[in-house]
Amino acid sequence: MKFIVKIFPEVMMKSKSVRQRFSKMLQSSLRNILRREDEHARVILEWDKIVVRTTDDSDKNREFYREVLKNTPGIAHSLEVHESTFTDLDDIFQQALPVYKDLLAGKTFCVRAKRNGKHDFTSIDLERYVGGGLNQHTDAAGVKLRKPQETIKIEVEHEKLYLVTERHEGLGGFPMAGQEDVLSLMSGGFDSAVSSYLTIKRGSRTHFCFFNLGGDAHEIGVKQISYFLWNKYSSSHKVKFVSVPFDPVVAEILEKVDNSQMGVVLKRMMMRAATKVAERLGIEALVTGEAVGQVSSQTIRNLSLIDSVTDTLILRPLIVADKQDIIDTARKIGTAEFSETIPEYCGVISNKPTVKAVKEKIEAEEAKFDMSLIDQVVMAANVMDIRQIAEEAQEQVSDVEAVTEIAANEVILDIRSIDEVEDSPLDVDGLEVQHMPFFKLGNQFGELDQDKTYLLYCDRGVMSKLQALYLIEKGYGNVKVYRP
Ligand SMILES: Nc1ncnc2c1ncn2[C@@H]1O[C@H](COP(=O)(O)OP(=O)(O)OP(=O)(O)O)[C@@H](O)[C@H]1O
Repeated sequence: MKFIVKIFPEVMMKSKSVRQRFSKMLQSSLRNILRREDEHARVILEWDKIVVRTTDDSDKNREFYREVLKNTPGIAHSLEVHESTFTDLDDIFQQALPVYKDLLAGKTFCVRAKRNGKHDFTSIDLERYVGGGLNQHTDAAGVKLRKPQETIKIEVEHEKLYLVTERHEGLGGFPMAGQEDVLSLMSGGFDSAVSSYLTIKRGSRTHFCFFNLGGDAHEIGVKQISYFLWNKYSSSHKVKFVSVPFDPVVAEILEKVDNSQMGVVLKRMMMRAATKVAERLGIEALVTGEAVGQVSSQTIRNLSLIDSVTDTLILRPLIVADKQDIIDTARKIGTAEFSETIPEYCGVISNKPTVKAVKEKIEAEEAKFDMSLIDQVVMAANVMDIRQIAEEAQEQVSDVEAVTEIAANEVILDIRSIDEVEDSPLDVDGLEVQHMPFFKLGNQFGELDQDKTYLLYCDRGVMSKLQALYLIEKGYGNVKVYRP
């Protein structure tokens, strides 16, 4: 199995040394991720592309490679190729026919060939011969050189023949660690998840900082979404997840600060604490999901007052984005379902929040605030390697590993999304498997028969553990995890 990975054009436009450095970063990111699952993965850097190969041709492995190549930053697109040897032009046509027959039915097409090495035909001969043959022997609607519906790509390299079978669009952006590290402030909402995705895509190793306002259930929710983002888009590099116990700060604000000023003051306190966390980790920029005008604390005046408490750069990737566009992106990248399950945990929602905070007034309110609390909560912060999220969940939830261990009153509950279930249904030796996608558990788990114990199932066992923790936290004792 072979994939040709085209590096994002913005990387290719850089000077030779930067281009080489970024290309090597992409090569090593891909190697890191692919080798974790497939020891046969080979990732070879050529000047304008990366060639990825493996000897494990199973469907499962092919799907894994496709997912990695679609979700790793720095890739423009990747081509999946069918690799073989050939004897002459007719042999190439005979091999191409079964590969493209179904694809061409009813469509206009053209053949584009690239050739390298000594052959007794040119690439134009190849295009004509194979194009003519496919036109005659398939149900194609004809050859069309300009704007055809399908372009068949064939490469001949010495004695090797490569038939491109599929093209997968990549994320674009820069390879991971191509830019400096950032600390993303994660509330679990739509905005902070999308802004974190954008900094990941741009090549910044994105660490997560969470201010806990809503107890353990809030923390589990934010851990799930952070872990999901890291695992899907940046798992080539280790990052930190920092959880700061922010309830003492909220309590102090509620007690000392005028109601209308609380929103802006809370955000200023978050920026002060985040600055200290970033300093501790040697990170030079913060990231938030703020967008002009979205809520009262996000007017230009208020954002500017929030900015002024720190010298650390605050990146706001969504600053002029519309809410609907943000939600659409969240859906596309897979974070929307998580964000929907996380309630707004804000302990300081004002009745009449100010949209035009006045510096002097804010400072007068903050003068009543015990600033040593910021140092205290930062000191008390829990800084963990994001991979520990999976390990920690493992320790707190009991596993059921084999069908033989399943008791009579236990039911397997498949919590994968509908698409995943349709692609690979879970079939367990005659046992009943119920399905409830993870994003419905929060609201609908209580509607299930509570005399039964539910064994949550997902592909890798991480989400099922975190969801089990979440349900246990909500007071359900009848939850375990099924890991066949
Ligand atoms: N509890 C929190 N922990 C960490 N960061 C937070 C927290 N609450 C808010 N933030 C940061 O502040 C930004 C603005 O939050 P706010 O709640 O005002 O707006 P929002 O539009 O609801 O954002 P989001 O959709 O990300 O929750 C968030 O995008 C996030 O970066």
